[in-house]
Amino acid sequence: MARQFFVGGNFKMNGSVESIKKIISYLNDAKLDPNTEVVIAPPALYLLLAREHLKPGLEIAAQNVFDKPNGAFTGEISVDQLKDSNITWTLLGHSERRVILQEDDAFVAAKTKAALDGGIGVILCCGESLEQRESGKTIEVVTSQLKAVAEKVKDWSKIVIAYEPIWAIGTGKVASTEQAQEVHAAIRQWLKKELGDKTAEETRIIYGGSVSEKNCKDLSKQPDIDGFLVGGASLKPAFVDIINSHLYGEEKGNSRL
Ligand SMILES: O=C(CO)COP(=O)(O)O
Repeated sequence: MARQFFVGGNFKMNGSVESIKKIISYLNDAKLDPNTEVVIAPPALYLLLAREHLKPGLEIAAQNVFDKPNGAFTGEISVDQLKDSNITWTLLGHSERRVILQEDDAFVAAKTKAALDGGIGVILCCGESLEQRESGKTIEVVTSQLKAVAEKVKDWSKIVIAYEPIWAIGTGKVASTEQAQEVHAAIRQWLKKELGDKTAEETRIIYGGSVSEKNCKDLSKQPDIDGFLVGGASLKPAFVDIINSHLYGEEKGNSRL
């Protein structure tokens, strides 16, 4: 069975009440591929606003969640609070948090487990730095990031893996289709070995890093690329073209128009 295409929009620390309402009304009115799962991740402050305005069927992700239940954790947001606000997904392990806020693999894994235990889906980000790529360590780095989660979580049915090479994020340097496909295929091989055939076949592996309306179509045709995690372009009308990119993915046998 074909995996459902998945496109996430990571707004990062961008937007205002006005601009987020505008993006949402653009999405609400756009003709979107009905077979693509669409999830937007506005900053925490705007999650409720987004849920109030975004039409049903389009989902919302937090950009982060804490691994502890409600309590004395200033500045954090709990899994229960996301559920209470009808937020069904969270990003975790984004490189900006791993690098700037020094979140390590164990913390990302603990948060992933907490989110899944509470019924929140996880867009689990992984990816290598330029230095790691140039020293041939890409697959090793990415699989060790995933392994930390696999040690705590056996059921990956509510995880979407986002492969985001750090050197391609916000740089305009998109990974080539071959580079992206190679890592996605290696992740799928790893899933097969560690978690079995079913998890390998069913887990969506999406690509992030300078995805645009120009490069998304070729990337979407790759057999192991099941969607995108979009940063900058998710704030622009181009996001709709990216959501619809898979309509052109005939080579995978998934053309639906
Ligand atoms: O980090 C990203 C999505 O999480 C990618 O960001 P850009 O699309 O702006 O490169």
